[in-house]
Amino acid sequence: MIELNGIHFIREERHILKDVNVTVSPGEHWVILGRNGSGKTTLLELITAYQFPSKGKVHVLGNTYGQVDIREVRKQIGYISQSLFEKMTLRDPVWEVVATGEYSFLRFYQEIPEEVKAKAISMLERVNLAHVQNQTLGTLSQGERKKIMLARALMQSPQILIMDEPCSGLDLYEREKLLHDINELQSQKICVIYVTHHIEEIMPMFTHVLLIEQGEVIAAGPKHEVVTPEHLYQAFQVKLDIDWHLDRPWIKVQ
Ligand SMILES: Nc1ncnc2c1ncn2[C@@H]1O[C@H](COP(=O)(O)OP(=O)(O)OP(=O)(O)O)[C@@H](O)[C@H]1O
Repeated sequence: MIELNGIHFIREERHILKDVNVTVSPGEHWVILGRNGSGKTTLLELITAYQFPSKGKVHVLGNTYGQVDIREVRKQIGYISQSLFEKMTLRDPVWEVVATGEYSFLRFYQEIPEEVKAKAISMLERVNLAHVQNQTLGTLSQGERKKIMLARALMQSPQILIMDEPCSGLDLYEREKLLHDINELQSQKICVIYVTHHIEEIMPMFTHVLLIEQGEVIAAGPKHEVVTPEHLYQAFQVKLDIDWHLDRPWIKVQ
């Protein structure tokens, strides 16, 4: 699905990513975990071709970046991030915000086909938010807004869904509800890449973890092999114990 080979990313004399190698195979769902500024978002931007490596090759869905029309590949990638949300118009009705996902538009300036509206409402039903379809985006809670972005990203039935810290700013209740919805994605044919710095957000659906610190991969592979006190100490410089409960890791700081 995704292959990063010998990736280096250098900007303004800063070596932001150093020799990153990772292969994401079909059926896997990955969490990218690391401290602030470790290079997580940069990795996502390389996968979505919003940035290009200084050295190395990026292959996504059988395409090699630099040799393909990026716009065609991007149609198969859903991307949820705070910066995308900030481009949405708060006074637009919720169903319309979701419907724009069909074409990757930010807003509609023409009539929206009935079937696209119906599809948007069915996406809202999937995240249990059909009842807010006629409210404006600005009237929703933070948790509801994040779910709207999830529904919007699913409009195009992407093969890869990338989420950059989707739970940031949510209270415990809202976070758990959103994580529940994300975990439900495991029943679909979609590869999820999830960026966070919160270890307990590694939900049961996630099979693999990539741990990064200062642009270097500390460990990458099956989650139980990567999420260990030793690796987390290398990444976060905090001594901790890990309890796996219902296939989810919970940390206790020593
Ligand atoms: N174009 C650029 N020019 C210079 N520095 C950059 C550029 N892009 C990213 N950086 C730097 O690279 C580092 C990694 O940034 P990145 O946004 O990937 O980190 P992150 O792990 O996503 O952090 P956070 O968890 O805080 O969002 C940061 O120190 C950032 O300032």
